[in-house]
Amino acid sequence: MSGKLQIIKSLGVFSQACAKRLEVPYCSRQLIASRLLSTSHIVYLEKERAVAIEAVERASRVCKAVFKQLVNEETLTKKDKSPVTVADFSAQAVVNSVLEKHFPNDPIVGEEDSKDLQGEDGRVLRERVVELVNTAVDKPMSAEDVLCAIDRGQYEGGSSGRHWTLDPIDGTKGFLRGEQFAVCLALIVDGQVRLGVVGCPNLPFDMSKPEGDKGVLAVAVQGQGAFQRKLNADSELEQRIMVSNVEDACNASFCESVEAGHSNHSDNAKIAELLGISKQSVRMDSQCKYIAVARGDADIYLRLPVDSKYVEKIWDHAAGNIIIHEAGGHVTDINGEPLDFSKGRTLSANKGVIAANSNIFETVLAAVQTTLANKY
Ligand SMILES: Nc1ncnc2c1ncn2[C@@H]1O[C@H](COP(=O)(O)OS(=O)(=O)O)[C@@H](OP(=O)(O)O)[C@H]1O
Ligand SMILES: [Mg+2]
Repeated sequence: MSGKLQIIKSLGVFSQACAKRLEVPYCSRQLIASRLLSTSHIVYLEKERAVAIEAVERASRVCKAVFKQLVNEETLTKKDKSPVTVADFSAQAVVNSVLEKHFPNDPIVGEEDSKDLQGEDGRVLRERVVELVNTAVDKPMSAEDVLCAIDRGQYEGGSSGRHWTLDPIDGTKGFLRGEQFAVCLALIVDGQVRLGVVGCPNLPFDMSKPEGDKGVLAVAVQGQGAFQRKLNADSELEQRIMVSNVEDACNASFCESVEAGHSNHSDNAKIAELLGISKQSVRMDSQCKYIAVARGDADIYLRLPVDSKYVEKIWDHAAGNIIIHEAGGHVTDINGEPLDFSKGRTLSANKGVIAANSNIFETVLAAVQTTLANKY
């Protein structure tokens, strides 16, 4: 089949799939199709999108089950790190085994490895993880299968070929507090993020109704826009999400990490002052911050370095990064450079993260640079 014919066939399938899923008018689908045709890099990824959603939904269910059980047992305390460990390992095993089933040749850069589950020392934790994983997969998995699945996440990443990156529980502190956390999965091809899925089990679906339904799944494929749907719901209906259209930075709201050890709160406050922002910052754990900006709940995300040594991990940013871009926003580091996902497991070419809608991005970047002036 010629390249052109292949593209046209793909777009036909794309339109049908989109029509069912997105409920967008035909003219909008034509617009999306013409946008794809006009780019030299055709990105389709329909199967990858569906598989990534399935994997994130299964892992999110596991995390919620762990949290519920521990709250019921009243064993969850702030100092007790074990629940998050069990959920972390189990979620990574579940996502990696779903990916292996559909894309056996794709390597994975995952946050966890199976070291702590090995041998007699790891027996109790291992048994708990194996039991949990088997509640979420179709085919029974032995302890060995589970450890193997977790260790599929040891890939070193890089600039060529395709690989996935997974944070099985991003915002572990938020998870422990019963607040925001996220299961984050992205596909990177030749160093570029092409697909991102973020499951946010505790995020209100509609921020104007904070007590309403909770559980959001945000998804974006390069060139196809960003969408949200209800996490683990019967309906697969998706809504397009867009960043806010705030034009004056002084009217913006910004979000930042809850943990001052992950993002410099005092520098953030100075930048807010410089921009004339009077709204209180929204503190939120995990890549839910990217989703908040992508759907216009907040206008700016600042993650300023706390020290010169910390290097950000790709799994903490890949999925959120593409979702913001596809929602019409911008993401760079504090030097205005795009996040570079081609360097391996870390963002070694970058320092810090800034995300905002396109109207105010340059103003925010200038304020960041004035405030940090050669600090990093
Ligand atoms: N020093 C430092 N600087 C920047 N980032 C760091 C630092 N230390 C850790 N981490 C990473 O922060 C991830 C969680 O980020 P959050 O923005 O969600 O922070 S928080 O949940 O509010 O604490 C967290 O991800 P998880 O471990 O998956 O929770 C870490 O990878
Ligand atoms: Mg993380």
